[in-house]
Amino acid sequence: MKPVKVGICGLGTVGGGTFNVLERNASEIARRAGRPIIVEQIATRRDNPSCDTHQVACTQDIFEVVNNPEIDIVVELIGGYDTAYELVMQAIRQGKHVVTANKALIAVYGNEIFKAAEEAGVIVAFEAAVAGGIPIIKSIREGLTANQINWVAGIINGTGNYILTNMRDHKRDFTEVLAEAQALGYAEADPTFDVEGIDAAHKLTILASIAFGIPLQFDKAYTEGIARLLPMDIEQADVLGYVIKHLGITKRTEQGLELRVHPTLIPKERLLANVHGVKNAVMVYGDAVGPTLYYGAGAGAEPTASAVVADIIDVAREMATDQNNRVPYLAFSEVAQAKDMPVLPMEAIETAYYLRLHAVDRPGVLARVATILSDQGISIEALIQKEATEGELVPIILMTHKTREASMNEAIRQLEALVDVAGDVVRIRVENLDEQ
Ligand SMILES: NC(=O)C1=CN([C@@H]2O[C@H](COP(=O)(O)OP(=O)(O)OC[C@H]3O[C@@H](n4cnc5c(N)ncnc54)[C@H](O)[C@@H]3O)[C@@H](O)[C@H]2O)C=CC1
Ligand SMILES: N[C@@H](CC=O)C(=O)O
Ligand code: NA
Repeated sequence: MKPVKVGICGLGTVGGGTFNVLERNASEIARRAGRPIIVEQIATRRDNPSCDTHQVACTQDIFEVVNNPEIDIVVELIGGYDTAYELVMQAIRQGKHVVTANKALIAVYGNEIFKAAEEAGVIVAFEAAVAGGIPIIKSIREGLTANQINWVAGIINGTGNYILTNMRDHKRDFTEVLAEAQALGYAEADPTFDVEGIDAAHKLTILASIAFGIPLQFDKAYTEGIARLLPMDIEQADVLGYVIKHLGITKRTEQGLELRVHPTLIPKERLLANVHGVKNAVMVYGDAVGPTLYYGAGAGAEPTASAVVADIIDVAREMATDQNNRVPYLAFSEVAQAKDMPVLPMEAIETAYYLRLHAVDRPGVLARVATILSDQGISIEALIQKEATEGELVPIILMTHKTREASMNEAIRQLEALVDVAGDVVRIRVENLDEQ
């Protein structure tokens, strides 16, 4: 059968991994795809020393790949929004199929991109965009289609999990571990996307869309990163029987959908609490199947390439099929999407909380703190008062029962206004993930 010809745009971490996997496993891939898949052209600004590309036509101009009439599939691995958007839209207009690992692009411009792709009759595949090598898009979009999905919760940023694991287990410094994650090729070009939760919010936006059949709505995701966590929080969580993980959570409630990314205390015995390093894990709860868990490498050259190449093979298998019989890009066709399912504001969610505050060590402080919480209907589950460390200030750690975020906001406002309390009150949400 005629080979399928691929053009790779961007030969960095993922582009290099993709090229190497396509080359190394060429014969196995051809057996799976039913025909050979060959790299026809590569657009790169610089050589990738891990790739031997001397038998492939190379250019510096990504748009040469898009305009190359020989190429069937454009593989977008340059990252970012603007040029990547132009590249993908131009490829679609040229009638080429697209494979991308770019979650920022899909989360922000996906509705538009899929509409254009549908009109042009081409496939846009993006498995590598969420949780790297874990086939989570395919699992939800195809494996769980019988279910009403109740919630999805996951560790979906490898860099963040790598940092938290090293801070907890090896007491290493945040900045040093981030630099290591960058050197290993895990981090985004702008690593604030990793540490501020933006990358996880891009991925969660995509997961929510395919799980619940809603349009992509990145602007509605609540996003909080790990940069403000202190080693003390990690230690105190441990004393209380928890691990802090950076989670993306999207949940169906009677009022609407929760869509939130933030550091989270999880009981130590839960599966997600035991996912370490660059590994990701996504738990999906379907009404028929119950809880299911997907685990694997969330970043890195070949793990991510595994997903990119799987998409290329899928496109090679499907490109000759009638487009009306293809699986919808976001699991539900555009007309079947629930456009009126609201994404809830953060004030409306309910969780338990870990609070850390620093107070002056004098009589009555704890009583004043307890009164503020109880006035907001918040009950305390555990309290630790540490020894004074900074002059007269005493760190106080509190665990609360479940309460509405709006009540907690008001309690924190009043706590911070107390003369006894210095600086900001730190809050970390607590999830039991009790598999219901
Ligand atoms: N690194 C990882 O583990 C993962 C990355 N991704 C996504 O994959 C994409 C690529 O990421 P990485 O490979 O890590 O980035 P990278 O920075 O290692 O590679 C990107 C390459 O594209 C090249 N490039 C950028 N603009 C270009 C242009 N206009 N013309 C020609 N070349 C251009 C850069 O020079 C660089 O070599 C991003 O969207 C990222 O979010 C997704 C999953 C995992
Ligand atoms: N920077 C991302 C790369 C994969 O998506 C991460 O660390 O998870
Ligand atoms: Na994936």
